[in-house]
Amino acid sequence: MTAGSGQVYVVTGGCGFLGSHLVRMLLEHEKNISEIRVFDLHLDESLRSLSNNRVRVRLISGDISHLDDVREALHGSHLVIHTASLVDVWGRVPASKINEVNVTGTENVLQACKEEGVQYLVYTSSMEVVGPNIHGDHFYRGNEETEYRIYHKEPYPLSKAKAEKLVLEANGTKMKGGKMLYTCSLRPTGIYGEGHELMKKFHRQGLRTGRCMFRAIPPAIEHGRVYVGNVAWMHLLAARQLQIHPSTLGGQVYFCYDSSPYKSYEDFNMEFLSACGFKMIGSRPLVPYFLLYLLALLNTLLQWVLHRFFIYAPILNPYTLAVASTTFTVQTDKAEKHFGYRPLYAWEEAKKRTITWIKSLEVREKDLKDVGAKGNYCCN
Ligand SMILES: NC(=O)c1ccc[n+]([C@@H]2O[C@H](COP(=O)([O-])OP(=O)(O)OC[C@H]3O[C@@H](n4cnc5c(N)ncnc54)[C@H](O)[C@@H]3O)[C@@H](O)[C@H]2O)c1
Ligand SMILES: CC(C)[C@@H](O)CC[C@@H](C)[C@H]1CC[C@H]2[C@@H]3[C@H](O)C=C4C[C@@H](O)CC[C@]4(C)[C@H]3CC[C@]12C
Repeated sequence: MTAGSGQVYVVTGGCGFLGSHLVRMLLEHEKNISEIRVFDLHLDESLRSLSNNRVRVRLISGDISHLDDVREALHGSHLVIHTASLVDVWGRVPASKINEVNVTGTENVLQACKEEGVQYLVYTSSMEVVGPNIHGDHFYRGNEETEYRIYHKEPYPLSKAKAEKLVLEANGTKMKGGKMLYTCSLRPTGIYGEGHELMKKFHRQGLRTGRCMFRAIPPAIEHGRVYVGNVAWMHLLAARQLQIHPSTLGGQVYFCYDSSPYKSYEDFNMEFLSACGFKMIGSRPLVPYFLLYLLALLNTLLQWVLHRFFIYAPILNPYTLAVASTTFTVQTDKAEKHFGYRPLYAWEEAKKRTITWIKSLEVREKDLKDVGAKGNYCCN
């Protein structure tokens, strides 16, 4: 296939953790495309060099909350994978901003699809549109049909739930020229893998405490995790099959899953960190839950007191503690049944890739330290 004869895909948020893996996945495994438009507020120029003689990677700087930017990016495209989102459960950005990006941004993508005649939209939703709720109701190896007391108060899960509802309601919308808009929504659980910002934070924290991690959550609390490469693979397959079987996938939601083991959030992270010399202190939480909750409340108070001077957004707050302390795991094969999804990466491969990446962080940290030390020496 010569460049230019294939389809044009748009990946919103394509420079992000998931988005950048998705761009690479499309380049490697999707033969029907000639251009990938990477639409993002913060461009990663390194993606531009991924272009090859078959597929052009075109970086487009824009704000998803500005309809004109989105309309321009979608003009002439065939399909959109919409991953752009403000992922914040730490109070880094105001609720209004989260809503503007995650909900209004999604409205803009839908509006631009209808105006530009883009027929296919795959939305990156989240497990959080379901839960866990802050009442501590466990979701134990549930699936897309499992009944659950959904209760959202926090801006992020609220925004993802609203956006997903808009996407699903838009499925079947008639467009100009008699074309129809087809949409589906993918719900990853906690994504891990190369480039995961939160893992970087845990790693840095652990380095500061002599590679010791201190258990805060009971090991019996399972938290669903899925490898970023498999999430990207599922998006690619959903995009491909939505075009072939729109009546099957249109208007459907799919949890993203693979063979990653069911473990507590902390023990799962230790699958990688222990290979880098880290150890978990405590076979059960080192402090009682009420003390953790008081600490979380203190963090919220400090965030409020300091917000005029700088953004204080520690990992632990009442919401993240509630989420971490509530089992949320999925067990489903809906994506396999509907569009033949099977994980591209087995657990051992996903684990190996993630460990290799974390070890590369250590090399980088050491190099930075060495440069710092030399720098200090030169300045003396
Ligand atoms: N990370 C997870 O564990 C996880 C789990 C479930 C679902 N998700 C979903 O996956 C998607 C990607 O998440 P991620 O972890 O890669 O986050 P990320 O922050 O790494 O990527 C999000 C991207 O969106 C871009 N973006 C933000 N605001 C924008 C705006 N106004 N206009 C254009 N682009 C904008 C960012 O620059 C970034 O590149 C999100 O929709 C998120 O809700 C993530
Ligand atoms: C400090 C300890 C209590 C530590 O164990 C806290 C972990 C906590 C920060 C994470 C536990 C579960 C995570 C969330 C989950 O993986 C799913 C998510 C959905 C996704 O769309 C966005 C990220 C997140 C909300 C994720 C955030 C970190 C946790 C709350």
